[in-house]
Amino acid sequence: MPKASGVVQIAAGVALGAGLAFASKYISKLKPRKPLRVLITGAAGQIGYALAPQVATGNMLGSDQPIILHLLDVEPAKNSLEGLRMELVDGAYPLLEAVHTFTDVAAACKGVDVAVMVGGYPRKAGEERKDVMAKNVSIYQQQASALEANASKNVKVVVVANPANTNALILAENAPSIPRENISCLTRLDHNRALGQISERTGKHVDEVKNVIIWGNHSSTQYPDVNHGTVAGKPIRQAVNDDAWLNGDFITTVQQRGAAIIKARGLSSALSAANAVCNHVRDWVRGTPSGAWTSMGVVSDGSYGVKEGLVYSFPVRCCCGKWTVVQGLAIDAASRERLTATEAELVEERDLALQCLAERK
Ligand SMILES: NC(=O)C1=CN([C@@H]2O[C@H](COP(=O)(O)OP(=O)(O)OC[C@H]3O[C@@H](n4cnc5c(N)ncnc54)[C@H](O)[C@@H]3O)[C@@H](O)[C@H]2O)C=CC1
Ligand SMILES: O=C([O-])CC(=O)C(=O)O
Repeated sequence: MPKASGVVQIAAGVALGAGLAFASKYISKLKPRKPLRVLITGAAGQIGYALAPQVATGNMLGSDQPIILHLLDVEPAKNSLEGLRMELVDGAYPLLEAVHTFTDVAAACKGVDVAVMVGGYPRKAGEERKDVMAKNVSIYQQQASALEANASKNVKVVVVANPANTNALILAENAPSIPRENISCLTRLDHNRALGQISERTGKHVDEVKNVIIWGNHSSTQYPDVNHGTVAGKPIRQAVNDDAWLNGDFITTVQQRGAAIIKARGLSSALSAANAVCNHVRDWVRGTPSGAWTSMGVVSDGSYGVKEGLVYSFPVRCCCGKWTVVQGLAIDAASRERLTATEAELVEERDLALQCLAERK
């Protein structure tokens, strides 16, 4: 090696070393992130058991975000909740600053930044999600006021328990001081199911499937729409090349996947639901990837002609902690019919929920 170039290399090495030392000194002086409080209701249940460790590992809020978990369940589930707490402590998760368990909802909601509302009763084989309506909507009516009174004023809420859209609507109506845009329900599981089906059918990695949409209710009337999606950059319809399947079995498979899992496991989906909750909150808080959208159940502002105030799943983009409905997508006649059918079911559910609540008074 010529002498001059050796000197240059040594000088560059010294400069790099000094730079790294400065950077690491600077980084260590940066203020560590303040922990965020995440509430999981129904935490002693099966989704809770799958979700809590995912939150603790950073799958929901990122690998740089410390977490304090608030786990709520009913009094009879107290021991099971304590077992989960012990396991979380034993997990020695670097991001987990503390785990608190509660059977009192007001205490559980104190200061929470993210509220994942899983508490409720799952349907059994042969039931529709609205069959658990009477039991579950009254929980959401009661828990709304506890959240409103105790959570952080910017709390982001995602309702998972079924009927998820209608529980979220009841929560929104009974917590008027929580901004409407901060209340959502989970349809990301349906969105992910649609991605999975297209990936299996085309043999392309699921990462290459983009921009499917779940419209409407998290129920068997939901509309999984592929008309604006792509696989490895190609329109889904072109990549799949089988409209009969896309307009038929694909849609019913996604609509009925929850029931198929209950039939196969004897229990409803928990692992995939927990993963979808993390995806939903992560995209909401940290933003959807550039060029992509996701599906979220949100309070309708009338976009695409959907009745205002219903909690309806739309294609949304998220940035800086806020979602916006993707506007201007062309809706053909067949899709319009499906958008309207699922909207009609949500109106029917809303009326049934209000009737159940009135009868309980
Ligand atoms: N939106 C979605 O994509 C999905 C929704 N679900 C729904 O999520 C809910 C939970 O499902 P799993 O965890 O499988 O049920 P699970 O029965 O295993 O757990 C539910 C938990 O909620 C608790 N609970 C009941 N009332 C409560 C209350 N007032 N406050 C706090 N906790 C309460 C129960 O004690 C139980 O521990 C069900 O309604 C299910 O249908 C399930 C999968 C996907
Ligand atoms: O189907 C159910 O009852 C559970 C659920 O919501 C799902 O897996 O999508």
